[in-house]
Amino acid sequence: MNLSFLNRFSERLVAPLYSTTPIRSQRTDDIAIEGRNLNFSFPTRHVKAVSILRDCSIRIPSGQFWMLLGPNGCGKSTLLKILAGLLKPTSGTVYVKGPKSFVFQNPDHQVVMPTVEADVAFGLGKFNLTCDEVRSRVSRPLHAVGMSDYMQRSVQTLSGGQKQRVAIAGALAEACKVLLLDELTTFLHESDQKQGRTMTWNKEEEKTRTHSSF
Ligand SMILES: Nc1ncnc2c1ncn2[C@@H]1O[C@H](COP(=O)(O)OP(=O)(O)OP(=O)(O)O)[C@@H](O)[C@H]1O
Repeated sequence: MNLSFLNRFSERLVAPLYSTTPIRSQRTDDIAIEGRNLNFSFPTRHVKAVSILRDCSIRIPSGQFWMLLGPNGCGKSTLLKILAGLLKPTSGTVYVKGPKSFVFQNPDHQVVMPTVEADVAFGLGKFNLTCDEVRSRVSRPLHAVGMSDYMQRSVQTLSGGQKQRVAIAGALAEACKVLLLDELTTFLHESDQKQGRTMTWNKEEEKTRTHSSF
């Protein structure tokens, strides 16, 4: 994979709209993602292995929004899945700051519970939270992705873009430090992609700050 495809969005796109504090300055040693000399191949019926990633290295500091661009089949999803821990590289090392969340290209692979509210709450089962805490952890990300009015809706009745928003809300509810989004452009409308809303959780203030908008 040619990493010249890797572009960082301009700071302007991730400037906070509602943040009460300025974006903290970036320390070069505060790394969110680091992959070194990653190789990945798939075994096939005809040849022993087809190489997808060859000696691929990537380093992304915390607090930034990056996009992987490249032609179909060049290995973007494969690299994301390796970073998410869903695939094991054939060789190389990976570090991703946790907790991390991954949103699949197809939200049908991720949105599994009967209602929107239950789906966003699904990942919170691993935390020891009270009912009130769960309610609050569910409602804030749903508000951030513009889906507050759909809490009781059956997920089967949602459009592809709405399901994608619910999947993103579920990832945000888990207060992830790194959010890996595969093909955010598949279902979301162009204007929604451009105004992507990201949320950060401030443990000390017990507050969610919203940066830009979905
Ligand atoms: N399970 C698999 N077995 C064999 N080959 C696979 C498998 N999954 C992906 N590939 C191949 O690996 C290559 C990279 O796939 P990947 O999904 O990472 O590409 P991509 O850059 O995300 O493509 P797109 O932009 O079309 O989503 C492709 O040639 C694909 O056919």
